[in-house]
Amino acid sequence: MEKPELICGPDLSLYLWRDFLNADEQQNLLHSLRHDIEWRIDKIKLFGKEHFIPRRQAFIGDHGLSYRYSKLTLTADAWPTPLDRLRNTVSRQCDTPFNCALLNHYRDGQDKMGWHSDDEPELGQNPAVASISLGEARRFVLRHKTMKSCEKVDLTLTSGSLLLMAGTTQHFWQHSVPASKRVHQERYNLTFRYIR
Ligand SMILES: O=C(O)CCC(=O)C(=O)O
Ligand SMILES: [Fe+2]
Repeated sequence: MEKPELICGPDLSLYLWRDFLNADEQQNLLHSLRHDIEWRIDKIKLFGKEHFIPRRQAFIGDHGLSYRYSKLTLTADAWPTPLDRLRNTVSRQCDTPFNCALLNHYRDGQDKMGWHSDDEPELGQNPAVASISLGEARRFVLRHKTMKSCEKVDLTLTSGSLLLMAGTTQHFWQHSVPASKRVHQERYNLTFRYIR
């Protein structure tokens, strides 16, 4: 496997493998994501008002795991075999275990994810979060939470890429997937995590 690109900044450590999955692997995973996953459109409460989240999502993991995410409690669905295999190759590449994955489906450029950190307490301090992207390329933007003078990091995550967010990244930085008028195709993203 190629060496990753390192993207560093104050309190930030990212590792990016742009061509982690070949075309066949991407096709097999897309097939599984389209056929084996029960996608949900969850509602969340923001400032007292209920909204549908602007994407579809699912949560898969080892038996019995659950995850609190934006005030929702998600119980893990079982791993479809191709995604369990992917979990293992991602674990090996990142040299860290993962027992669950949050899956996001951005149907087109209007679907998005707002600013947040993957800093739920059950992930522990300085969690490693590994992100696989499939389908249309989307921008993935990071900003420091407190150092306003610190420049944003603006990446494009292409199909088949693996991004590892490590070290203190989740503690000090937020990330987002902005909407884009130019994007008309779908994208899937899987973030592998380890819940204690
Ligand atoms: O879609 C992405 O690239 C990011 C997903 C994400 O931030 C998350 O699942 O917490
Ligand atoms: Fe995230």
